Amino acid sequence: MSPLRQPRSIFVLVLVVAANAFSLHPYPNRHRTAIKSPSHYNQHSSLGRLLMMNGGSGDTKSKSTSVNTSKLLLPITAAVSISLVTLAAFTQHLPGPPIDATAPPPFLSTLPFGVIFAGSCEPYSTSLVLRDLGATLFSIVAAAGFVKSITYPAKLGKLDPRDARKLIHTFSAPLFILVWPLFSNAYGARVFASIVPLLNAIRLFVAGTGAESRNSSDGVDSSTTGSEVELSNAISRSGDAKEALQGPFVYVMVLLFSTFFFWIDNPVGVVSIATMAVGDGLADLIGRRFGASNKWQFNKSKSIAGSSALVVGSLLGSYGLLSWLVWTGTMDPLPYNSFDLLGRLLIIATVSAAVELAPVIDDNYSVPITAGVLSTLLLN
Ligand SMILES: Nc1ccn([C@@H]2O[C@H](COP(=O)(O)OP(=O)(O)OP(=O)(O)O)[C@@H](O)[C@H]2O)c(=O)n1
Ligand SMILES: C/C(=C\CO)CCC[C@H](C)CCC[C@H](C)CCCC(C)C
Repeated sequence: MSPLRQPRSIFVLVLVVAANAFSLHPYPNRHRTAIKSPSHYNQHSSLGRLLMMNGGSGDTKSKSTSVNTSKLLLPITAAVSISLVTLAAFTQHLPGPPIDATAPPPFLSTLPFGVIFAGSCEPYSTSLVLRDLGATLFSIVAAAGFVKSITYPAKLGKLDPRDARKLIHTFSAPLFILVWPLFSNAYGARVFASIVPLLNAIRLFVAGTGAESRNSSDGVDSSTTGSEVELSNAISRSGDAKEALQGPFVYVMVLLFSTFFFWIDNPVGVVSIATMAVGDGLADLIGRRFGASNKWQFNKSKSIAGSSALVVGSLLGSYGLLSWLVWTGTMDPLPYNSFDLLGRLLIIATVSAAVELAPVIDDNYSVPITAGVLSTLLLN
């Protein structure tokens, strides 16, 4: 692998993002308001879904045209991303496995501050490309299936929407890391894996901007009743679909960033993801159930039960996921014994829990950033 070729890997990802952004651009931001509460789901169980109300006033014909096109948005962007990355790997524009396993990842050489690092790689063989393509397709389907397994009971009124949101929050990122061993040891595998959060970011964009139609109750087009509508209902607290563009969007962007830049080369990504997903998710799920009587004095909306769940969830999530990656041979063992590692992870989890209590900072940013900075200091 010539060092000259390495920046092309970044170039390919930029192309993919640009292609996605281009195809998203034409859609208007049609706001919707959903009446949201568990009882609301029940009230409308005869319809079998939530009512969604369109704030826009466009005519039915233009809505139908937009809706029909928007149905294609996700498949088209998926096809473009997957094809481009696969083509890049086949044509050796993505790096294959390292020749010297101890060499720093060549991706570092593509960063402005990492010019001095340059790894050498074997070609990205056909079997490795097919393996990474298969792992990507499997992860995309598994992600859709997992999200559906939670949004569907929420839609039927069998699951509290707040719990639905937090269950997706707690489990989707760890499940994603659990499938990382399916990917090859090619350096370019991270680009394939990054497609999974990228497509979910687009899905949230579609859900949050209303690019996919509401259900048929508004008389638009019953064939367009969308999983994105179901998704935005399940993950928004207030019922405003635009909430998909807030916490959930940040969540998948953290996943995208960590996958692309840290992947299996650096535990920082795994620890940040586990703290954001398992820790912060359990803080809500446990805190709302067991925290009513033990609120913090200085922040009455958070509890000792919730913060304890964040510490325990982050600690066990980080340790469990790192152990899984090491055990499967996906990640190199860390240079610490279990006791030492648990001690370091405990510090990261405790400080992250303290930062989560800050009332002014959005925990979707503050928790993974804190965990990322601390694990850079303590685990490298
Ligand atoms: N340390 C914590 C964190 C959360 N909670 C519980 O979880 C609820 C939601 O907390 P939080 O995640 O901060 O709420 P939001 O920021 O609104 O939700 P999100 O993170 O999903 O945006 C709180 O009201 C509280 O009942 C808690 O008890 N202790
Ligand atoms: C509701 C969320 C956060 C709120 O704080 C998280 C939204 C998550 C996305 C809708 C789905 C993310 C899927 C993952 C990128 C991939 C999971 C793959 C796995 C194999 C199931």
